Amino acid sequence: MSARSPIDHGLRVKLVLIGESNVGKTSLLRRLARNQFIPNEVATVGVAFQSYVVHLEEAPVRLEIWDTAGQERHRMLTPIFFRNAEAAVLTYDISSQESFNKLQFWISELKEKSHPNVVMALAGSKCDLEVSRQVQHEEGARFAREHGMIFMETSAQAAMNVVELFHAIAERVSKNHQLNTRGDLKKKRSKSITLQPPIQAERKCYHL
Ligand SMILES: Nc1nc2c(ncn2[C@@H]2O[C@H](COP(=O)(O)OP(=O)(O)OP(=O)(O)O)[C@@H](O)[C@H]2O)c(=O)[nH]1
Repeated sequence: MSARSPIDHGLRVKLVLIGESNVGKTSLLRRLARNQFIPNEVATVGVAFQSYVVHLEEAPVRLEIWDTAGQERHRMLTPIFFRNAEAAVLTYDISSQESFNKLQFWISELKEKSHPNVVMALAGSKCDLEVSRQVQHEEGARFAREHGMIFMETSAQAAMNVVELFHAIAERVSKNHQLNTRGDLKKKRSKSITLQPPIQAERKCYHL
């Protein structure tokens, strides 16, 4: 089944978690899926998978979340998992300027391999570490604006903005899906016009 094919009722969406090692990707996912936080989370090797359902008013959205390894020695394979991803959470750590500086690299990798209309969100993680902050909120917000991303500062430790972030992604994907469905319908209708007698087709009366 493709990333955007409907499940029984609702959508099934492939989402990838991306970013440097130690920024807190696994912790975000653990907080989201199990409402837990482990102070010394072990580094991801390869990828881990977890699904999570967001119950929107219109229909449920099942996020199939792939947590990729940030460590350089474990990430040779990770771009393979970007394939056909319909959503992505790029994560940096607000207490690490270096993790923020690497975002451009991760965006390029993602855009090369994911779905063309991938919904991107930017998570400025560990926002409980205000005393060690190196990246200002406005810097994160500006980067997100420039790249059309959803933006939230999050804390897996303090359970801040974690559910909200994934909820916002599900809403945006769902909205895009609705727009595409309407677009497909329009295309279908205009196709039926091309099957009309030639005189109509010659007039190129395709706009409905
Ligand atoms: N203070 C604080 N620490 C956090 C938070 N999220 C994660 N950490 C800690 O940061 C470290 C790295 O977290 P991980 O979730 O393993 O990071 P990761 O991005 O998955 O790392 P890789 O698997 O190597 O890619 C762990 O010690 C976590 O406990 C947070 O919100 N606040």
